[in-house]
Amino acid sequence: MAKSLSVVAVSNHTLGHWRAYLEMTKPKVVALMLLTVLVGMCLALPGAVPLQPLIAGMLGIGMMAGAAAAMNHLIDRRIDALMARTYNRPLPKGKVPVGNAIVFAALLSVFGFVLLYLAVNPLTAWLTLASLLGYAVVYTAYLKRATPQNIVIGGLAGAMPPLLGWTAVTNEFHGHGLLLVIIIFTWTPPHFWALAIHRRADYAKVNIPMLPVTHGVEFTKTCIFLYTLLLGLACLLPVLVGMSGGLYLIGSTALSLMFIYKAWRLKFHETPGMAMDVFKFSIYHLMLLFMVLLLDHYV
Ligand code: HEM
Ligand SMILES: CC(C)=CCC/C(C)=C/CC/C(C)=C/COP(=O)(O)OP(=O)(O)O
Repeated sequence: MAKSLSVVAVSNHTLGHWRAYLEMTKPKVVALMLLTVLVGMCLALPGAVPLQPLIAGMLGIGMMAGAAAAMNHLIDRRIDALMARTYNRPLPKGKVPVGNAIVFAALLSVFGFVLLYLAVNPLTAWLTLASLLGYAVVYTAYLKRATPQNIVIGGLAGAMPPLLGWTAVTNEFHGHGLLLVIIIFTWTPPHFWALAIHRRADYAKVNIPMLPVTHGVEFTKTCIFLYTLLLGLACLLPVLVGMSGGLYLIGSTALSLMFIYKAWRLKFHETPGMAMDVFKFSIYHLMLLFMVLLLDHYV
């Protein structure tokens, strides 16, 4: 009896560790990124996506994005320990030793890179490495602490996945792949600043110059609203260049109008909890937008 109880305790312990490592890879963020990778792959070709770049590409890009997220946890562990939203993360809580986290992030990035280089193509491997460095080094280690435009510039790294999917199956750049990057790039500021309004006290406490801290909540709400307008225009680009059709036009216009409406309400008729409502909606917006792109491509 005592032996079986200790086996249960050991397996719970191991499971807990697995969960902590998984948490460092920001699995939900990476999952949405992988959806955009898949859409990039599907839209790049008229027919079916070949299996090898599909599987190796998703795995390799997923591993490198997860590694970038783990590096973000490592670099930010001291400020994360002080913020209400993040104090419970594996590193500040001591669930994962710093040395293990370094090895974990290094292994994930090396395996991901080698997989992409050998089983997909060098172009995708190098572009994914540039995105990893853009997020982990340029954004996290520098921009985040340097300027309120941190997430606008740093957002480019997070916006890259559809282009990575595109190059994984074609081995070349294409303007249409870039349009998908532009969409995520203009989506990022309303996505993040809505959360930053809600969590501004956290950022002020650790001296991170997020827009609501440096320029105030009203200015941030105006920027969110303007970016939703810009995003609405960006979402029309696939139709204007003939990449997507009527189904996409209807779906994306409905999503854009809802986002603009919510940002308008946040600016001019705010009720309690509305900033978080805009943040949560942004995630559904991007997910549905990319699903509609896919549906439109095949229908
Ligand atoms: C520089 C760009 C970005 C910044 C600064 C940013 C920031 C954030 C933050 C602070 C959170 C809250 C996480 C939490 O609750 O602990 C979050 C959540 C999320 N973000 Fe972003 N984000 C960015 C780009 C992206 C991109 C490109 C995607 C997907 C394509 C994405 C997808 C998500 C998802 C799915 C969540 C919810 C995660 C969860 O519930 O665990 N984000 N983001
Ligand atoms: C290879 C590749 C595609 C790389 C992209 C990597 C990646 C996971 C980007 C996610 C963007 C993101 C969640 C930023 C939040 O960081 P934050 O530090 O502002 O937020 P936090 O306080 O929640 O950590």
